[in-house]
Amino acid sequence: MIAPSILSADFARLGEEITSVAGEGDNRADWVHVDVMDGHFVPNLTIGLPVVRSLLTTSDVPLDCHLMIEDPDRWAPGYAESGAYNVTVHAEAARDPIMLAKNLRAAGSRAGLSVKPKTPLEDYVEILKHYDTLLVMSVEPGFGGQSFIPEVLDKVRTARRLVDTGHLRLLVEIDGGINNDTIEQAAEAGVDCFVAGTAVYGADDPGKAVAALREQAASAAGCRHGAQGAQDGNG
Ligand SMILES: O=C(CO)[C@H](O)[C@H](O)COP(=O)(O)O
Ligand SMILES: [Fe+2]
Repeated sequence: MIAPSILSADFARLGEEITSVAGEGDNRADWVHVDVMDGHFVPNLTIGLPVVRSLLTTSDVPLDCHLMIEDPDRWAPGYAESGAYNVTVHAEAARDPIMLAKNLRAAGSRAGLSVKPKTPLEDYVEILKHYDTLLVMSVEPGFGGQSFIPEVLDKVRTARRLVDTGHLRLLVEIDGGINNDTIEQAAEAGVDCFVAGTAVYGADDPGKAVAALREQAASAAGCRHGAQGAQDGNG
């Protein structure tokens, strides 16, 4: 799955920018990723709930809201109530992540938990049993256009193993520095959903960029399955 991040889009034309990846066929995004930043949890400020509510009316592509905010326990359920498909909060910011996941699901969205590059996954494995998505940050949250941090792929591999062995039931999502040079290693590590800002909205044709990234990820993931099959004696 490909989730273009509108952080790299033209903020004066957000509706059109979403529509450009909301067509039919291969050029259609699976989700559109919306980065909400409060200037406190991260040193940058973007948009909040009123803008997200408007964006929800611009297309039928599900919105994936990534909340880089303090006190998500208080603010995140409002995004779910408004119709966001997936609402992700930061593990480092949530006070009661299990209750928060329950509140998000009760309000009608999927619940996502994100970890910054230096946050270990081990501390959150039990909590992740209450979540639908794990968002592994592959840059320090706050800005688009940064370089991919390959070390976070160990967390992707661990999460993939936990899902494949039935210990967790969630989608593994990655965010930061995903482009045609980095998507294959992320796919091989076991990512299900790839957020890409600069690589999609920096391209001449965002829809074509979505299709190209998806194809690259699918063929790299195919190689991973092939290698796994051979290891299991099925290949
Ligand atoms: O959460 C984010 C930054 O905090 C963005 O989603 C992310 O950086 C996407 O942009 P790019 O693909 O350009 O790295
Ligand atoms: Fe993000």
